[in-house]
Amino acid sequence: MTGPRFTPHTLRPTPEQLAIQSATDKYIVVEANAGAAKTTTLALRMAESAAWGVPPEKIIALTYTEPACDALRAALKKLGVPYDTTRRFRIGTFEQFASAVLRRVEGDTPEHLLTPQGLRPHVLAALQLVEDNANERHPDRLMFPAAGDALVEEFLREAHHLKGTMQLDTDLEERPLTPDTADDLGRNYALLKAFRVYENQRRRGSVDHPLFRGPGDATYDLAQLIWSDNLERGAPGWPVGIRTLVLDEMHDLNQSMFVILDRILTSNREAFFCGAGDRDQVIHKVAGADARFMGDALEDQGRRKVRRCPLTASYRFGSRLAQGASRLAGKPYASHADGDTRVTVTPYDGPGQCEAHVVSAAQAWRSGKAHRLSQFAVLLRHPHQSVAIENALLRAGLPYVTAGFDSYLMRPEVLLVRGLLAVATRDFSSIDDPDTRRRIVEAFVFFGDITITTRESDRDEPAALLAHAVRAVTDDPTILPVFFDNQVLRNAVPAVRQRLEAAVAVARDHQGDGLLAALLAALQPRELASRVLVGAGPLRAIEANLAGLQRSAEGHPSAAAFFQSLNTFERQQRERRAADCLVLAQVEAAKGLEYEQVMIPFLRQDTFPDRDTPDDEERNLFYVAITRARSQLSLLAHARAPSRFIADAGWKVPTVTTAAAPSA
Ligand SMILES: Nc1ncnc2c1ncn2[C@@H]1O[C@H](COP(=O)(O)OP(=O)(O)OP(=O)(O)O)[C@@H](O)[C@H]1O
Repeated sequence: MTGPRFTPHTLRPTPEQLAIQSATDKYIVVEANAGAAKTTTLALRMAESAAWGVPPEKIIALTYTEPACDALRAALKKLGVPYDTTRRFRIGTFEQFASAVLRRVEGDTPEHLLTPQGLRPHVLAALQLVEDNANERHPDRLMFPAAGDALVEEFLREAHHLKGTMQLDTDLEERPLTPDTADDLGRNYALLKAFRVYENQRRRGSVDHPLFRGPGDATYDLAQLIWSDNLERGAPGWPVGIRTLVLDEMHDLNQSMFVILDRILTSNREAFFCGAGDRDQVIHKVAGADARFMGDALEDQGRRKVRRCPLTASYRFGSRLAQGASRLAGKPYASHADGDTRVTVTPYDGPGQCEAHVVSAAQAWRSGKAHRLSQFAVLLRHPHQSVAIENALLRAGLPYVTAGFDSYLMRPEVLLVRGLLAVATRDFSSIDDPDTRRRIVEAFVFFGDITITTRESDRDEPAALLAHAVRAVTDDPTILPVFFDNQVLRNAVPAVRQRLEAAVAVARDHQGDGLLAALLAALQPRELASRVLVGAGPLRAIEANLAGLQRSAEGHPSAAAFFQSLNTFERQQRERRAADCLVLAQVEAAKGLEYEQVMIPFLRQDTFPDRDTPDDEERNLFYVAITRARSQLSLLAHARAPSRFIADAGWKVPTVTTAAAPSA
């Protein structure tokens, strides 16, 4: 390629961008700050390649997450690349790429188990097999680091990391697994044993056609096939004749992804590669993300000559925000944005204040000339924080969409409570969306930990019986009470049955205030959930969601009134979704995206940074969050215990508790 052929409609590429757009080097890595036009420049490179006549199908773009794919499509649109061309580019995550290849290689698709709950029985079986192994050579070293659900959670975390790093495939390739080798890897011997057994069960002893796949497993399985030399050259589904390969969010590459990337490059010698990343945006270390894949790993001991191209300044936000990001990340940060970005820090000190700030800021934003609500994003560290915000938005009539999590009205524990209210008021029909009714029935089955039975149940698979029962109640909501009595209560163990019955009795008989507190006291959702959920994090989230629901129940005179108001909220939320909506997102889901105004509420020292996550990852997450803003960044900080990241960015929390104060 020489000299650019593609000219964008809406922006003028800088010399740095033009250099990357039309570079003739085979391998290019762009390492730049957030908002410094990495995605835009990769889009330019794709457009340039297409302008030279490369068929779009021969241009691949890979990313780590789906939001990053969306960001790339948005950048292509912004540059004026025709939709028909963008549609034909092969844009996807590594997991999507790997799934597509494996589907062709294997000829079918194994079951996908995407939640820890779904994986739990397989983990428990593997742990049991390790414990029961009479031939274990080192029984004295078989010590698991936890017990019960905490162990399942620990196992899944370890497995996620082992698959991302491929440590057992690379470091232990030639060595047996012993306590000494486990020590060398800095890992728990018993967990490594369990991982081997679990994988063996999952794979059914072969390299392909596994029993099931969990999150990230397609990437791992394809990487293993390649690593063990079991993927034939020219295998069906493998991309050939690729001319351009771009890679966004390169900082999130792990070993599995790198093995796949490496194979694409070695099997497509004609391909020009351009990757872009920012070391301060690594937020997936738990999956083995390692910025070294942007560096020497790609260079492959000098075999690949990699040109490193700079993009030095942010175009997204102005100098105030750039200064804060610079202090936070400890690196220089210039801005070339047209306007400056306002940064405000507003203190809050009590319940209800954050959500009130969000509502008044969103209303003010909406009333501004030419302001679209979809350009206003509220970014959350934890999904449970959405309960209070959603209630406030719904009351204020402000439409919103969620990203990275479901609306709280649709979370399983809230659906369980809604189902109990429906049983108590004998009014399931007021939930007019069949999909919600289906999810409520599934929540009964899930939290009740029951298996559906029928008189002829021997003949049918449990999954088929469940699907049939769910469909029956969804289609005819009047039969919910019968289903509840004959299936849920009858098949639940006594302790669960008693709690469910007691909760329905409270919902039926309670008068006046305190309905939900009394219902939850009878239901004991923590005990109920700990039978079926994995890990302390999800249990804490359930409690927080239900505490939020409890607050929203206040002031309703009866269970029926509260039930109706939840149904109305859901209806309103659905109807308004077609309109221009505010975005309520988890930070991870906003990565790679940008909004005119970004508001980050609940900035408390024990909440963001989260106590249970390594500090550097929390810092990177905060960096990702603040760098999504274009014209306005609004931070809502706890007045007495603000997140220390605010001070780290050089911003002050005003001592006044009511008014917003500009800072920086
Ligand atoms: N030459 C340019 N002139 C003006 N604006 C530009 C230019 N190049 C990019 N931009 C704009 O700068 C903003 C940030 O660009 P982009 O999203 O590509 O950054 P990024 O580095 O990928 O961000 P992140 O690190 O968050 O993924 C976008 O609004 C983009 O349209």
